[in-house]
Amino acid sequence: MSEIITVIAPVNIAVIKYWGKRDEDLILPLNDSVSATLDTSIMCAKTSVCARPEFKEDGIWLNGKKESFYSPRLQNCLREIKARAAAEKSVNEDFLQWKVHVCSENNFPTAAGLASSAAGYACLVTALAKLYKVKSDVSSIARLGSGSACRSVYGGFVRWHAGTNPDGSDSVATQIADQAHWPEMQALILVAGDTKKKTSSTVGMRIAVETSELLKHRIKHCVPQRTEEIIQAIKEKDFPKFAEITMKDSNQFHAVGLDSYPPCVYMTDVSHLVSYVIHKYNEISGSIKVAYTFDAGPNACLYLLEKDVPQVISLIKHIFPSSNPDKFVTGLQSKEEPLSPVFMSICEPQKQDLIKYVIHTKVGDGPTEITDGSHLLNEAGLPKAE
Ligand SMILES: Nc1ncnc2c1ncn2[C@@H]1O[C@H](COP(=O)(O)OP(=O)(O)OP(=O)(O)O)[C@@H](O)[C@H]1O
Ligand SMILES: C[C@@](O)(CCOP(=O)(O)OP(=O)(O)O)CC(=O)O
Repeated sequence: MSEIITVIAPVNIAVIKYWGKRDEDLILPLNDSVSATLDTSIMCAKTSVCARPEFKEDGIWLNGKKESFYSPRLQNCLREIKARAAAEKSVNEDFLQWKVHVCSENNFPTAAGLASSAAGYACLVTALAKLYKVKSDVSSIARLGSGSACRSVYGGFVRWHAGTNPDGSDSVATQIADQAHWPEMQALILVAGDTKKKTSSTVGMRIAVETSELLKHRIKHCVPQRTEEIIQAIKEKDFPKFAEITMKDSNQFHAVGLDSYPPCVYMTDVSHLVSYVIHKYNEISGSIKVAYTFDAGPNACLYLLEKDVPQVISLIKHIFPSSNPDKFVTGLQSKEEPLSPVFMSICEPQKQDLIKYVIHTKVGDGPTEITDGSHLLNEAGLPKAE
């Protein structure tokens, strides 16, 4: 009988976006990307795994529902972890034959553009690596689940190297700086919609690769320089530079969406209003204090320094009134401060609930094993909730 392993893993939000694959099966990207990993105490995936000789088949329960294990992405992750364990001779042959049970939960909406697949696959692969006692870097295995998941294998600021090898062996994530390097860096996720998106990232990028001229230009002439510059800005803790590159890269990624044929539109009027407000706020402040970035959905992720959070929360609350003001900001304890008239004049208050809620979080660590026994599987290896 094997023990139950439980791991929690973070989401990450890219500041240099991954958009476009050179190999769809191996999930190999056309460009490097850079992200910050966000604190697991606020948003995380939690996954328990175990392997037993009596299990008839591999099984996965996701957010309380049994799902099929026969998705190519899940199969690839499990197969590669086992292959690594066999190569490292970390467990015996019998153990590798046993079937596995996986139970996972996200403490935030799944498939809503909040990077659930990144946290989910990083969590699964880290838990399996611990189960099979794999010691080497598993970012290239998490990548097989969802590209952006490879960056959630590390904390702090992370780079995913596109790599050039056809087998993907050099398409791995590395840490640029750990979570303690820039402790003032925080994030506000403005949730404008948390329902499933119209075009998945996988399909959106396929259309972009097939049709967008701008994507070719971006990959060749923009991303390489931006990647070096933002890494430098992170190392030097140069917030204005970090923020400017972050916003430009998000804008270019969404421009690629529009340049795709048919176009992929992820930002909404609310997203564009957020971007307008942040530019005005920075202009009035006399320096860049906040960066926005948008993934394949309408939600904004604002990166900003801790000292500026109270004013920015007041600004968001002023422009985007909520019908449930007490529960509007979740996550870290946040203060507010009175908003001066000059900031109030940026934009009139909008109709209620255009922003549904805000998640206040910060840069955090990578995946961690949970040792307090709070597994999602019971002694029999079945979901506790069942
Ligand atoms: N905890 C988890 N464990 C395993 N797989 C997960 C987990 N959470 C999400 N997934 C997988 O990821 C899929 C959702 O990925 P999708 O890319 O559609 O959404 P997202 O990650 O929230 O959005 P985005 O990638 O645009 O930020 C789920 O359908 C599921 O297959
Ligand atoms: C816009 C993005 O969030 C795209 C993420 O795409 P996914 O990693 O979800 O795509 P697949 O590899 O097809 O699973 C940008 C980013 O995170 O870099």
